[in-house]
Amino acid sequence: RPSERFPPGPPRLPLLGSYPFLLALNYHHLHRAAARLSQLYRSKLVGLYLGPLPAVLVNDHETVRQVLQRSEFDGRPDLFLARLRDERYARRGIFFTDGDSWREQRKFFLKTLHEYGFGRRSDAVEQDLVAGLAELITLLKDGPVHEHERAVVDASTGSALCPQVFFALFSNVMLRMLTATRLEREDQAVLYDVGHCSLAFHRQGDDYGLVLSYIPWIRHVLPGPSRYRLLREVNQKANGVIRSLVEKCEQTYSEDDQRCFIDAYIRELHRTGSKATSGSDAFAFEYDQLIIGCADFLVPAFSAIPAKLGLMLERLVAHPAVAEKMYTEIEQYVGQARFPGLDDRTHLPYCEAVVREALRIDTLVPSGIPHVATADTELAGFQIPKGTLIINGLDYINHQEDVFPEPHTFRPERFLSDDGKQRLALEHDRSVPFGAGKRVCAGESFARNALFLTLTTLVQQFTFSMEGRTPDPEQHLTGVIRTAPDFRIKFTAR
Ligand code: HEM
Repeated sequence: RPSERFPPGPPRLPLLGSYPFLLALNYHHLHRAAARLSQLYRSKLVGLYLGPLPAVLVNDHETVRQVLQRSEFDGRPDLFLARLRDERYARRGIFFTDGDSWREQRKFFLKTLHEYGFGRRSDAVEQDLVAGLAELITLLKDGPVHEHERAVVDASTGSALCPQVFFALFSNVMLRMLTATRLEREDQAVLYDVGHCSLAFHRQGDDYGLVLSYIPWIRHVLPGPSRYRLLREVNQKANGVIRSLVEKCEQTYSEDDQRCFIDAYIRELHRTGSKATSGSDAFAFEYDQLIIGCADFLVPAFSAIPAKLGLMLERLVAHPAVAEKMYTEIEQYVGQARFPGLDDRTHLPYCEAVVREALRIDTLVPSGIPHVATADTELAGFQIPKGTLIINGLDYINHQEDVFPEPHTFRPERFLSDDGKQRLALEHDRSVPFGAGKRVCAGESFARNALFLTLTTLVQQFTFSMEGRTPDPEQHLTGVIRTAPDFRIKFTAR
């Protein structure tokens, strides 16, 4: 044990630590293996080793909330899965870095993106989303026109491949903020290409960073089975596209006309003495950081929101009465003459409750993104040495029975007031789909707004049925995020 009062857990084997026990308990879903270990050791906290690193799995609502709020748990482990995203295998970006570099870069990214509408109520961003939705509806109603559209929408049946059909919708909005450019339908092939890469990264990684993160040299021996080859390839492809976007901005850059986020970062590069990379883990403003930082915001827009939307549609197919109740509410307040907008949100409490319940029940990031203790400390009566990985069981706590009665039942009403007035009762929503505290998801508001607008607009316009299989949460895939296996959904115009 790394300390005297370390949480109980399975033994440690050479090289892989306790990883084989997790894989043996549930090879495909490590968060479920973690839940099983909590049961076996009768402890909310389980202590083990991932490769050479001590780790604690936290399966308790109250304790996870503490972890997320306490600054000594704000660190991130140094995972090879994160390093392989960078050309030179450096730790870059926001997701997987920590310390002063992470603080400085997260602040700059969020503050500057905010100016272009990210993370707040912004008419420009809402208009972009609505424009994308109008395109999507035309594509679904009138059929595909371009080759990349034909790959996701079947012209004869009108059914669409999910989540791929949403690859262009949110990424295009992010693209406008990052580069001041929005791509028209005929030019969107590149968005579908990068979408496939992002989804592959999210599906092929695993909750804890893969064995590859703990014994990185395995890539030299088993580049295929360790998933190194594929993950490296998809990241290089996505980074190549981001690099070309940055180059385009550089070619037309003017100090006096800051059109977008990348312009603002280029100005900062000039101000601080423009480096390609410092080659060190304590970095500041540099070109390579711009690339991976942009990837941190584009990749979730490409695949996390589409994946979540796929899971939501799957739930609505399984619960047609919920979709009909949403439709009635939309019909009463918005009608058919216009799309729902963000101003309607307070008047559509049932729709908002559906979004919240869907975020809870199919927790998108089942084990969160690992944190690390940056000092020796205590948690729930256990000793946690500096450097210990902390894995927050977000899926576990979003199904904790004493917090969410009948946790596996899809029941949006749990987030409405008990007085029968159909009022949203935010105090009932104790779910944690986006994390919390200083490490809270940087895209939470953007994702919540985008999901609300998309889901309500789709319900207003279509009814849904699934082709070829029935919705089954048991078949979900767990990678870095949860996804439903690809499925075809038929959108029938109302
Ligand atoms: C439904 C969609 C999404 C869900 C459920 C989600 C959830 C999460 C979670 C659980 C974390 C880890 C929090 C932690 O470390 O404790 C995270 C981190 C993050 N998310 Fe999201 N996310 C979503 C969409 C997005 C989008 C659209 C963006 C950007 C456009 C984004 C950007 C980020 C970033 C940059 C971080 C790292 C924050 C940091 O480490 O400082 N996410 N997200």
